[in-house]
Amino acid sequence: MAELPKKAKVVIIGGGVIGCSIAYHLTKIGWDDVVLLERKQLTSGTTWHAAGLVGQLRPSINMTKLAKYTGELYRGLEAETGQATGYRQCGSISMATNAERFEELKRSASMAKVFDLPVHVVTPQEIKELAHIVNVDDVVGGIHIPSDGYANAVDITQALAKGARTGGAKIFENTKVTRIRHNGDRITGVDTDDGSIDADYVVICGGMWTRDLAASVGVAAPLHACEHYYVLFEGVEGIDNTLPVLRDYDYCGYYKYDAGKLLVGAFEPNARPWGMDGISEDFCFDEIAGSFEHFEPLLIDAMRRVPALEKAGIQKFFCGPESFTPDVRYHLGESAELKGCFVAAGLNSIGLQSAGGVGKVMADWIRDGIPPADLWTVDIRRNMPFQINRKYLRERVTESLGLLYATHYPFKQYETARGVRKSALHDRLVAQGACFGEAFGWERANWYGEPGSTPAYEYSYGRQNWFEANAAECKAVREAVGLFDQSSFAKFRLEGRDAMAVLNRVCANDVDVAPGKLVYTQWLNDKGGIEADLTVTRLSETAYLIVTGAETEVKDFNWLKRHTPDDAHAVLTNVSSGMGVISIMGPNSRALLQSISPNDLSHEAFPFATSQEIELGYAIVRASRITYVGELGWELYIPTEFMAGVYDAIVAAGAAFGLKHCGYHALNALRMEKAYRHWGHDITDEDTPLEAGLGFAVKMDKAGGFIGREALAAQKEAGLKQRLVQFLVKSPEPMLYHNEPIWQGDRIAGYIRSGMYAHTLGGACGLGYVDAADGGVVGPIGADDYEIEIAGVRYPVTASLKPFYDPTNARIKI
Ligand SMILES: NCCCC(=O)O
Repeated sequence: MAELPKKAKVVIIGGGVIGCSIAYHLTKIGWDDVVLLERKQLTSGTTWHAAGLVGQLRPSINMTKLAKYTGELYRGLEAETGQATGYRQCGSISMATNAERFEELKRSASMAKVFDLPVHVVTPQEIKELAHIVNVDDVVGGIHIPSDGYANAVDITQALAKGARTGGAKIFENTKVTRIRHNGDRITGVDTDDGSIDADYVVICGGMWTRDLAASVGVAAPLHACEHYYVLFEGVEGIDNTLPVLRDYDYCGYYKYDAGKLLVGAFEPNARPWGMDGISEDFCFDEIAGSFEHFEPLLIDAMRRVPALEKAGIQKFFCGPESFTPDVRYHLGESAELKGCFVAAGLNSIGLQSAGGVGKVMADWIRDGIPPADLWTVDIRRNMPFQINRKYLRERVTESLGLLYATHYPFKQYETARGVRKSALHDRLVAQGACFGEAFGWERANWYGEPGSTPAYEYSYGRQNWFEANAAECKAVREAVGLFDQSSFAKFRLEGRDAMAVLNRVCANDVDVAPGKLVYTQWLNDKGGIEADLTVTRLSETAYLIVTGAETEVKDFNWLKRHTPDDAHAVLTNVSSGMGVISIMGPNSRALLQSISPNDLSHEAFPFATSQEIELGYAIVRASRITYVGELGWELYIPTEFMAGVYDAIVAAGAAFGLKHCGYHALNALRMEKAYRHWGHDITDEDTPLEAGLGFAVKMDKAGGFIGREALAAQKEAGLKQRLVQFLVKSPEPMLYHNEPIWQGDRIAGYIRSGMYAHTLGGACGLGYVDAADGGVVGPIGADDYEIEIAGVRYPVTASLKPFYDPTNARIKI
């Protein structure tokens, strides 16, 4: 056996399909100094028992793009490597047995057009023709994807490993990593039971072992194994290898032809977590006992869907562990905490169908230091440190597994592991009738029912039960005043004599402003892509308060930390937990706050985009005159222990001014009317501020420049190839959520990044980028140039580069 090298550029931990695909793709970009370490044998953890489905349509655009590339790769892999893969393009059918599910399938078929994946909406009769073993009595429709298929996961992994070896990578089996080494915040290599390897990059692809491996070096990679079941039936009449893969989402089941047999698997609600006390050291190609009683109801449903199973024999009842994550999205990329430490894990049972794309983007990410495209939905940096808590994980994954096949209703909330992070106002908001959603562990009021009630969501793709409550909240903010609890904001302080210089290099806007000024800015990468969207308040000559979204707390904190030179006199502190935030927004906000504060809140004494400490109730709070809803208003930053007292003072005074409690759904609707961008949707690391219409927040000529400046200068020179446009659907009925294609004549010009019903405008509103028909510079945008496709139907829209609501900002500056 070859000797373990002492040094490698990249060490990959884990020899499943993900690890082998990363090794393969690294060699494809010319990196051959790659070592892959597998504790036992290739595929022996999870990959070996993958059911083998190679589907391409996922709920999000980026996960679909990765799966689509995977399908393309597998089609040619056998020819390229000479290793059989068992790949067969048999197509797939997904069925709906109710109108809501059918709407979801039709919406995905529309989304698939954005990246040229042919998906056909089919009738029950057409399903029967394509798969005559299926009972379609209760089926209302479905989708057919002719380019889907299946493969043998072990063979695919061996083919990728062979391709990687051919490209120069070295693969060592029976070599266990005993320690990941680092020097402060930089990875340095690994220790194994066979010696040590120094490395510039370590990639953890350890499947269900990943949580513990990552945690050993302070990296949060939350995932937990669950039991996953399938049954192999033999003697099933009427099947052959032309049978498409079948997905019966409403009954949690999938069906795949498997060498003369039929494999039937399921993703049930109330899954059973596995490995609660750790995973045996000897685990290798192991099955687990599982519970036939647990799976039996799903089998009964399967026999109804495919009646031929009633006469077939069970050849194998299988149960094996697979890793699931809290949000059923996998973890990719470089950790925020440790430079050079990459993760690709938590594949939620779609590892085989994602592995090609995962390997490709990971290789590019390792080479370039930034993701090759917006991958935020699966970025490892979205995870919060608390999420590796085992009690949290065990409870949440009982739900995650079933969510794979559950209807992905808009605004759908998790039901497990709730109440993790609560604002100081939580109980008071409960009394006001708040309906909470969960975001990054935070319980946040999304909408309010009647005070004293306990409202709950009733989901659908149409107007949900909170539609009217949301309309009333939006109206209050536009006409009187609304109270939002925004305590989940992430808040950092940067202090020291170099704080200004450090921050001004990172911010595209100029933060060398007088103390008391607040600056809206983006942080950019070298390509000019937007890494963060936030406000920066100068508190004093040497101190700044930085406020960003809850979702990006870990990412943004570490972005600034990494861009603070070691010798800079600037200390960065995360003060999120120490401060709550109450936002008071609307034309009556000044009068309300003035009635309980001795400070002068007039426009002259307290202009827009300034911040002061004021007295409010018994407290001193930091009031910042800024808005995300497009009205006069203040965000109040309040030490946590003063939150309840300040809130009580505001609410006691509020009735006289028409104060209404408002939730995050109202915040979203209001910001959408005003076309305020949301990071992660409307602006991402692949969109620049110029494309996003945020050029006003970029100071190209400030002293010292800023990260991304050169890329923006080049883009300005060349002209914009895409522009962010606001759309209003002309009919008041349809609902926009996200991912809907934007048509210009007979071509797709872009897709909706975020959408919401805009009550003030009387229709659904969305934001999306459009490009030019010839791929060149985008010209003028005509109001009637576009249509938006929703579930297969095209709707006329009005397009605008300026916000539909208050385009002159008159309401903010009153
Ligand atoms: N491992 C099962 C994959 C399920 C699906 O593709 O629908």
